[in-house]
Amino acid sequence: MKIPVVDFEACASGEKNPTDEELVRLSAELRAAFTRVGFVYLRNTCVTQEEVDAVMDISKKFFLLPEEVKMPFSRKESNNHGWVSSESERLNPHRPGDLKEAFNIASLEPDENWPSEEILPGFREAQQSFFVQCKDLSLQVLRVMALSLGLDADVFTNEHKLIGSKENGSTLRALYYPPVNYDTVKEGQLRCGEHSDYGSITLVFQSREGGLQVKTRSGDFISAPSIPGTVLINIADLMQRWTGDIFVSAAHRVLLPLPGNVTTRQSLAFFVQPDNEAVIKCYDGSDKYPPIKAVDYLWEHLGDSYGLM
Ligand SMILES: O=C(O)CCC(=O)C(=O)O
Ligand SMILES: [Fe+2]
Repeated sequence: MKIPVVDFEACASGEKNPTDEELVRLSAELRAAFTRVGFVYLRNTCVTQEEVDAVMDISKKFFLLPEEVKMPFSRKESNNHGWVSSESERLNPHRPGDLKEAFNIASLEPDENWPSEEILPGFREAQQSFFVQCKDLSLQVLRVMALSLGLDADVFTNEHKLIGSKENGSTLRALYYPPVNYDTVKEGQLRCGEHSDYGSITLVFQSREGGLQVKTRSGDFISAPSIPGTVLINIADLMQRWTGDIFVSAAHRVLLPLPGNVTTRQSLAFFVQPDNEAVIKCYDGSDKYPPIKAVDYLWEHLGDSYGLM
């Protein structure tokens, strides 16, 4: 089984609306991918590879700064924004801390704590403008997803009106996986433990090394390589609940590189979350899952992964 690659150009041009025919094709392709594997690569979206490379470059500059320079920007539990040091998060709570660092952009509001222009010129501007690009793409994808289920196009976007504000938990994360020191690796430790994401959908951009693996419905892990010029999009838990399990929120992970392989790895992930107060229940009226408020689901799981519960 492979993750399908779908051409999104018809919806991404911004100038002309897609024809009915294009929408029918695209929604059928998205539905098939999200039903079978829960992951899809989209090519020809509004996000270019040049932008992705530029944001990865400036993110790496941040991660390579000395610890004491990064420390004042540490993530705060109260708002989820900021730097996360290696091993302080475990996406699989049954494993030791993940061997990765992250910088979370939790909102576009002016009071978030950012490295100044003196520390890292252009960092804030690059992250914020990439956040907006990812938001625009997410809303386009959510519309096609609704159509693919025979729903009004705005059924999902109506519950994602506040992305970028503090009333919505959508978060852009720059991730950096440093070279692995096998002398100090703990038993069972990974670059990123197997987990599913918490929100509605996630956009992922990987550096050329790839390394992400996705669990299929039959229980095997398949590789999700980096395909330049594409974005990888996956279904997350709240969307699986919303669709009564039609779309699958598949587990995924990043293993350690083989001993002796000292390469680094990077990714950018945009976690799309419904508005905090949105109550997510099965769209077809079934009671497969009890209704849950988006913000409650998010914080329960953030608590697990940062070991607060
Ligand atoms: O680094 C990646 O490719 C994916 C990371 C991931 O799955 C996550 O942070 O939820
Ligand atoms: Fe993930």
